[in-house]
Amino acid sequence: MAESIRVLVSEEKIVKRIMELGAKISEDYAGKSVHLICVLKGGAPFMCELAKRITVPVSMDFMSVSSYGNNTSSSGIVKIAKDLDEPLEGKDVLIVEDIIDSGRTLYYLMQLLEKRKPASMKICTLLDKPERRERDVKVEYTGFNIPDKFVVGYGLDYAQKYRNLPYIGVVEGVE
Ligand SMILES: O=P(O)(O)OC[C@H]1O[C@H](OP(=O)(O)OP(=O)(O)O)[C@H](O)[C@@H]1O
Ligand code: HPA
Ligand SMILES: [Mg+2]
Repeated sequence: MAESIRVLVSEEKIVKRIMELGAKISEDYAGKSVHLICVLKGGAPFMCELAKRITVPVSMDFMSVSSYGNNTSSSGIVKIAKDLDEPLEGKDVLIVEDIIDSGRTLYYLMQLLEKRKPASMKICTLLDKPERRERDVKVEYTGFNIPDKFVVGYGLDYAQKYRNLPYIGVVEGVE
């Protein structure tokens, strides 16, 4: 069967939800600034859109960790390909992810970044697949809970493809 994409979350719903998340984050961080950490590559489109909806002062940094490679399930090995440029000490850090699946990536990242002594550290994810969780991670802000299906779009890839789709879709016709 040929590979095809079925829409799971439309662009309209995503944009509306990101506006809500931005408003909630702005309220929760009132009087402070927030240091957004983008987990590359998947977190980039979501973080760009989210940052525009936050009204408190924002700074940004980028980190690249990889556990999936070109596979549809995690290898369990989390590799840092690019570390942050800035120290985290004393900052109110918000880690921005496209998806939490097994939880391994964020579990590992939280352990690593906590050692850098941020004033606070929370997680914001566009998507969560709670059924798949292997590691317990506390998520403060979630866009959508989704079923256990391999999804693409809005930063998420299948073998590096489809990150540019403006919606979330399920890949059909792949094993
Ligand atoms: O909860 P987990 O099971 O760890 O899965 C979630 C992580 O996997 C994906 O990244 P990936 O390692 O594929 O890198 P990418 O963002 O560059 O695609 C996704 O962007 C998350 O970072
Ligand atoms: O469903 C997914 N799609 C793309 N990348 C992913 N990384 C973890 N889960 C997924
Ligand atoms: Mg990926």
